[in-house]
Amino acid sequence: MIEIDNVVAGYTPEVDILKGISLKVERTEIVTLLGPNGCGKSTLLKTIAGQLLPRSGHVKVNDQDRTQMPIFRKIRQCSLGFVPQTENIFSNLTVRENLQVGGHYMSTPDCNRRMEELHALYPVLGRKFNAAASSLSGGERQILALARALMPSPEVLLLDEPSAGLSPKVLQEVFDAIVQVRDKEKVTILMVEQNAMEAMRMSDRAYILSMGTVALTGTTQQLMHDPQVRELYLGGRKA
Ligand SMILES: Nc1ncnc2c1ncn2[C@@H]1O[C@H](COP(=O)(O)OP(=O)(O)OP(=O)(O)O)[C@@H](O)[C@H]1O
Repeated sequence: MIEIDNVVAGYTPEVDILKGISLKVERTEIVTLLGPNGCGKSTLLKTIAGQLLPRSGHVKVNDQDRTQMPIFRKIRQCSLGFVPQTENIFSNLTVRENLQVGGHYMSTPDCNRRMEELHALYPVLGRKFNAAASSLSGGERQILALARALMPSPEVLLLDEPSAGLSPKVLQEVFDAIVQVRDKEKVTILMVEQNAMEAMRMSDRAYILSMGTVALTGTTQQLMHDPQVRELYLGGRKA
């Protein structure tokens, strides 16, 4: 579970990028953050992950106040996984080595067991276990990035644009992989997406941000059928 209360954050002392954002993601929900370029979606994920510490407000993960906990402690202590938008795999390592990096706090037997579980969840990883990550397709790379974050079995996962640069068919495969991990491993997921309609279809709820604040929120069914949302954020597309 993630709970954000009135969070203000920014990169320089003069400018607030997040201007008092509150949101909640219940256990095992998939919630998507949408909104125009530069409205603060990635900044919000970084603030929850602890890469950027808030100036004020509260960040709770699994009912514990973790507002001032930096990312390296949060990943280890709070059962939280974070897949950033870029540089989310090590291209010069193999698939196996990438997964081992994700499991570097684990004992070798636990790490090996977890890699086998993830092969069962995502067979492509088993098939390409000893291949260089640089040889993977765009969709396979995103699945590897997801699996790397899943190595320590986090309860909460933050995903920044998992479909970036993917074709519609591959995008659907990556979204299916995300739904699968929620269904099979009961992970709570907060995700930033640009492919708004496709992301809404696989999410339970969404928050639409505008200039560092929450402009709209609701179930994806409500939002997809709202004429104003369709016009402003979904390019006029039908649900
Ligand atoms: N490291 C940084 N240092 C300074 N400003 C930054 C930094 N990262 C982002 N910003 C600024 O913060 C604002 C919000 O950026 P952010 O990446 O959170 O937006 P976004 O909604 O995720 O956009 P996009 O959809 O384009 O990825 C932008 O004005 C951006 O220029």
